[in-house]
Amino acid sequence: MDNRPIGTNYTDKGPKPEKGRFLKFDHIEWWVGNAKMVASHYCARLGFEPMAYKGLETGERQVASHAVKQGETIFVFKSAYEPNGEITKIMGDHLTLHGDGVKDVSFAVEDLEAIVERAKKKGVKIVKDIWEEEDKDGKVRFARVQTYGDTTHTFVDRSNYKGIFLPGFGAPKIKDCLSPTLPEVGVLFIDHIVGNQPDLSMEDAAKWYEQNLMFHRFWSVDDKQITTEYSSLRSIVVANWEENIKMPLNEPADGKKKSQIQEYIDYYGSAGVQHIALSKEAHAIFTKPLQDRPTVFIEIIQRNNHQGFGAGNFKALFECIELEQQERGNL
Ligand SMILES: O=C(O)C(=O)Cc1ccc(O)cc1
Ligand SMILES: [Fe+2]
Repeated sequence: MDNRPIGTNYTDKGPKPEKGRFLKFDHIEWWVGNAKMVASHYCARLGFEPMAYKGLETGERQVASHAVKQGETIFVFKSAYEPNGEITKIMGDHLTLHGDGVKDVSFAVEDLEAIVERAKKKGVKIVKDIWEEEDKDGKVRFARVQTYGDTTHTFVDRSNYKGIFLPGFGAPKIKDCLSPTLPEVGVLFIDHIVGNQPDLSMEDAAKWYEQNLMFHRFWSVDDKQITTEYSSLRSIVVANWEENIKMPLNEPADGKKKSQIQEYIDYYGSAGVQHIALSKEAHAIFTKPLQDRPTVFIEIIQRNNHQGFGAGNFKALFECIELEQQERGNL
């Protein structure tokens, strides 16, 4: 496979932020139609294990949360309970507009105050100011901000917590009799999370991370560098100072036919998370979209002393998605 480096690597990370540190991806929150069943699917098909549960049996009346884990990667699937609840309306509207999808990407942070104070000064939309949750295993502090589309980022300070996941969560509810019998997939951690942006909004999305979270440009590629017979794309990867959190941002560039990024936007109804790449010791594998809409999917990736994004991988995936896009009548 052609894996020559392409695109632009940036060497200037800018000044190290004086205060506040992004430690790693914490977990991914998905809003879905049937959280219990989606969680079970990720266990049976993608090597996750049931991790924790919050719902009616633990005293939570409004939202069911099923957390599953593989290595360091945690996905939490949520669905609303009450037919006429306030949260049900919010989650229901989200579901109608977007289908199943990623609502929130959370980061474990150090010095939450400094990060939130800086975000406020810069004019970031604060969805929920600093709050605390507590149970017998300790205390966790959070804050939530708005990023692209309806997607949010939650900052999590879990330095004073030793429970299984988060306060209020109990033992997992789903029991998967299949998973102990399945081979280890060996997924370790989240390598990158990609956000698709409507045309001409990628640059602003990248600036949002640079200006508000003090991330820097790590790599970028333009529509002349990544192109297939039918279309092309532009992408900017932003990263935290330590470069263990990478957030590529794509935007469509139509060629002869419709870009796959545009297909995503058309079906998600706005900017949103396109794929989550999980790092493991095997070759790159891409799942198909995991719901009926051609929106979010998962990438399993191996890195051999190369932290960038290679031409071969990128183009192979790009072409593979175009074939399916054609079958859907969307190319
Ligand atoms: O290099 C990677 O990790 C990619 O994931 C490349 C990529 C990103 C977006 C696409 O629509 C197609 C391919
Ligand atoms: Fe990727």
